[in-house]
Amino acid sequence: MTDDYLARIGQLIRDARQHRGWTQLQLADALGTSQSAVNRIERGNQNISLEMIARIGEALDSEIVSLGYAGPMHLRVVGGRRLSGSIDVKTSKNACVALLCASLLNSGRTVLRRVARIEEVFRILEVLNSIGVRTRWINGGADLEIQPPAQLDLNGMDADAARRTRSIIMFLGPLLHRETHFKLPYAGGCDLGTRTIEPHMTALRRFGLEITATEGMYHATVNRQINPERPIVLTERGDTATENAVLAAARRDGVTVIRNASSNYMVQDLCFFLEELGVRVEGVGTTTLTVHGVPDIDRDVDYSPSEDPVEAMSLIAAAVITESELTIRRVPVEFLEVELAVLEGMGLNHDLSAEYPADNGRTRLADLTVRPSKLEAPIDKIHPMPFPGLNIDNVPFFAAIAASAHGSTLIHDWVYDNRAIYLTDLNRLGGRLQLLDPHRVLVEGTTRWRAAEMMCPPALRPAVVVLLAMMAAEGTSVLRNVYVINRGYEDLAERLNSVGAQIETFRDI
Ligand SMILES: CC(=O)N[C@H]1[C@@H](OP(=O)(O)OP(=O)(O)OC[C@H]2O[C@@H](n3ccc(=O)[nH]c3=O)[C@H](O)[C@@H]2O)O[C@H](CO)[C@@H](O)[C@@H]1O
Ligand SMILES: C=C(OP(=O)(O)O)C(=O)O
Repeated sequence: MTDDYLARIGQLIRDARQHRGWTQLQLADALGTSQSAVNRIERGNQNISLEMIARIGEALDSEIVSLGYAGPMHLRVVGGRRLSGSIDVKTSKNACVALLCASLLNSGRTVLRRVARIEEVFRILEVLNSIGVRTRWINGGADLEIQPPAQLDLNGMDADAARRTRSIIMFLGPLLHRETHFKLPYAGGCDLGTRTIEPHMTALRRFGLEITATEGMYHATVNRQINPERPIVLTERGDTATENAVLAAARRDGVTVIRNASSNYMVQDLCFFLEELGVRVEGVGTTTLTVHGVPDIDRDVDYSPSEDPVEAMSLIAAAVITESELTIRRVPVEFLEVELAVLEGMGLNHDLSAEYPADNGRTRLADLTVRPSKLEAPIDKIHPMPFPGLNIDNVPFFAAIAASAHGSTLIHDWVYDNRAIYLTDLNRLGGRLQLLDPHRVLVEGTTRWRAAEMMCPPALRPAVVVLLAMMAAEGTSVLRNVYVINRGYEDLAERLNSVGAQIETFRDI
């Protein structure tokens, strides 16, 4: 950009900001940057990316600088490059969204440290803001401060934002303590086939919640006379279903036992957070949780969610597929033990550092160095199980890793109706994946990836897997409409570029 162009954009931003009646500091807070950076941008003294222009446009709700939002975001990938150096794992999408919902339990001020700046979080923040919860990014945009109002404005809910996430169903647990009648839009999220809310209702009915679903809305009523006097037995060991049960139990005046509970990472982070709120939870990490609820919670708390095992797995896959030596720092190893054991069995050359605690003081982290390896297909099929099995969201990465290994690997994604089907998109890039039925894929390795231009599959992990294959393919590939990736990964392209990838974001203007 020429200086003149920068000055003109800076002037447009200043006009839009003043039109909104904001100070430079307010805009800086909304962007998670400093006032001096906003000042430089407005004076045309700072190079500014299309992404930043788009974010400013969104923050100021201004047509003038909303140029970058004229269309969906795409990625242009120059592949065949080796990665090197080290990259940090960010905090997890799934813990962050659960904690945002959990902040509704607290009348006090909640601060969540190093929250992932991802679309899924942004959607939940939009929903929270629309019902009157004050949120702001603090400490240069690193941390998030949340302060619920005395009375929520549930009728003001931003239904469009709510429908774009699935996590909105975790409002049910906290809301049933605040309201006796309320509405929530149907949960959205990735297109992975049928995902009902019945496993949630198995738990929540026991707290007197009833739901009828009409015209895209769940209509909820709460009978406060009903309480789970006997243990709740979940029919599925679902992550968000467990979280909803725990959220509902947190403000019940009494002890709630939840059996067949998920012990997965996001549930653990939620329980650790609740302990900060004064809610004692016994059995964290096991399948029986005993929650000692507290009817009123009014505390100023500060909590650091842990690192994302699925992002860590994505980065491991990135190194394997591009045959690179890469150090992945802050890997939550306790949630990747089966994955690492399988990879070791396939012949992955890697090193693990000594373990150290995450900022929540509880989760075990380590740094993992992955080196180019001659991988062999595993003898047995790859299939997920609730924790401590192989993580359900990590299965797609094994499809891409299997494509780099000698021999054939059977991947059995029994969990989701649609997800295995999207993995066959890898065939457009030179993969040899045969769909045996909607849940099973036979992957033939090794693979000579080739560049292609394609649409993003409408599911987060398969979409990232396609991106990784593009990074391994010689030549230039284009991946169109990557909202689904941004839903779960913060600045993935930029961060991969920092370790040697060449990925450019662009939009149709
Ligand atoms: C915000 C969040 O935390 N999302 C995660 C959470 O979604 P979430 O908890 O919403 O997952 P669902 O409740 O949709 O469960 C996922 C699928 O697994 C099936 N199922 C699950 C457990 C079980 O014991 N038996 C069973 O059959 C469900 O029927 C469903 O088809 O868990 C999923 C499965 O780990 C992950 O993919 C999501 O990233
Ligand atoms: C399926 C996933 O997430 P969600 O529950 O948000 O759709 C995922 O993280 O892969």
